[in-house]
Amino acid sequence: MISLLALLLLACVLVAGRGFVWIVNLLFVSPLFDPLRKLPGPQGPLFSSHIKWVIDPDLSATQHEVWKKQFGKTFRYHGSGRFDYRLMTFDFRAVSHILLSPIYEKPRVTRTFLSTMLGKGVFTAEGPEHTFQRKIIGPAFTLQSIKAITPIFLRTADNLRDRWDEILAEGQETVDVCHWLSRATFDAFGQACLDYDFKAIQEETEELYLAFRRMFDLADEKGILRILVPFLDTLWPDRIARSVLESRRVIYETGRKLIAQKKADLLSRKESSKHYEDKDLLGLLIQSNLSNDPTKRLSDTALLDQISSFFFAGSDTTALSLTFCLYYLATHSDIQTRLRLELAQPSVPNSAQSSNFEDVSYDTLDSRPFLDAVVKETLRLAPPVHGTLRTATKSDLIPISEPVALADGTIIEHIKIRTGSIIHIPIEGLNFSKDIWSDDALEFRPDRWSSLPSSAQTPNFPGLANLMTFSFGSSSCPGYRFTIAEMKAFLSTVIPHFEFSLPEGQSVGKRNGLFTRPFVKGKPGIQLPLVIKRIDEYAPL
Ligand code: HEM
Repeated sequence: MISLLALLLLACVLVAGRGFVWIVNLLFVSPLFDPLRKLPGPQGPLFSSHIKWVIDPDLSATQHEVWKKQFGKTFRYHGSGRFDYRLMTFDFRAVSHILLSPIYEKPRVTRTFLSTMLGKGVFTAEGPEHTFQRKIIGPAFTLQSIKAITPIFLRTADNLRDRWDEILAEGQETVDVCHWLSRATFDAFGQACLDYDFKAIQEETEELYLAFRRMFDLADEKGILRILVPFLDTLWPDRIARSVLESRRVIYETGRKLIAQKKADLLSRKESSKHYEDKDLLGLLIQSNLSNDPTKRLSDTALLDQISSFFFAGSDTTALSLTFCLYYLATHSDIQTRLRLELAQPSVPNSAQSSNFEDVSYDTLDSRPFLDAVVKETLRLAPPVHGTLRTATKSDLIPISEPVALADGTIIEHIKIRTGSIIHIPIEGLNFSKDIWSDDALEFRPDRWSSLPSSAQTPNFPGLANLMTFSFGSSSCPGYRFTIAEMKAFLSTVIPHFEFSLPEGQSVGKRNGLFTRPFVKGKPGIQLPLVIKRIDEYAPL
């Protein structure tokens, strides 16, 4: 009996001892050998974290500029504490190296968190699996495919315009555009990618829509402890974890029916035409699901996980961009009027060869330079993804364009990084950088797009569509053309029809969860109420 007790005691001492050694190593020993330690950066006590300063949109813009002045374009900050050095860089040479090199992956904690919600899709895959998935979905995002779905965006925008007309006719003057645009982009996404109409603009009752909505709203509420320690959700599921599981059950059940229907449809169309090729997202995923080659085959579950990942990535992001766009137009009435005037002009499609309706509607939207400038300026000034993280899977030397002086005075021309270190790519910070965009970088000025400084043009600027908003490299956003076309379709439908302004005394801020969303200062929740007035002389495209 005594010996059993002694053994138990010994086990406890050993476990506690191991834990103690682990903590001492984490807090004191390991940081001593971290090459980032010597890099310039903000200081603080052992448990001081700078995370708030780098992710809160109300603070980050100013803080980034202060640190850049103090430490240069590449520096380190404290993640969870002084023991957790993170690299932040505004140097495109370093950013390009990190985003283009296979050494750097999304951190495991990010991938695990996303996979509890979305399953195993393109967001959580890395290496050859990721390359395989990107290859399957690629054809859904070519210019030709986006042209083919542009009429869907225009039709959905018409539905939203009609619905807002009804609301105004009932006497309502202020509309939460954030909520309505989220409903509308869900509808557009459902039809463009799944050939499925959620009818969310009409009413929010559809089962699959509600399941996605609930899941994404809850993801924003998830506490940091459960993100860092994901097995807590299995051991002791809280309200959020239970609700995510329930939503995923509905998505799988309803999604399976949708897939079965689309599969039958695809097979019968294939039988009638040897050359039949389905280029919409669900069609491409199903073709892979039906492949005879096991190395190219996606299982039913993997297919549903991909769909969840795309909904997550593509629906609310575009809604938020449109929301912020209406906000900027509401607060810059001169720009709103100019855009309306451009949209009232008869359009001259770019492409002389446009032969079908899809091409014409896309080319019409694309032939409006001020519309293009307004969309891009919004995407620059309000990127829904505030920043992204990468982790080094091997030690590496990151090239930089300007030498950096270490704390001991040594000048370095490469940043040494060890396995497991976290790198923060400040998407918003790069979009706001005065050295790239000039001194008025924080102003909404669409005219800058007609004469961009050379620092914002390729080859100096590597981001997709001349923005960091969609990132670049192997994990960059495949949906950037989709978003730009959808934003143009909505703006060209609602701007000629309605005038937008900010309600008296309302002040709007940005809040960061998974995405950057608007809120009204002093009021709870995510929202952007705007006063909408009908313009009776409607100028069609
Ligand atoms: C304003 C709209 C959007 C923004 C700002 C945006 C931004 C981004 C960014 C920054 C990434 C890279 C994330 C990282 O490297 O950590 C990304 C990835 C992704 N985006 Fe978008 N996105 C938008 C719209 C869309 C749309 C419309 C779709 C699909 C229809 C889409 C699908 C994806 C997917 C699947 C990925 C993952 C790519 C990968 O890991 O290989 N996004 N997006």
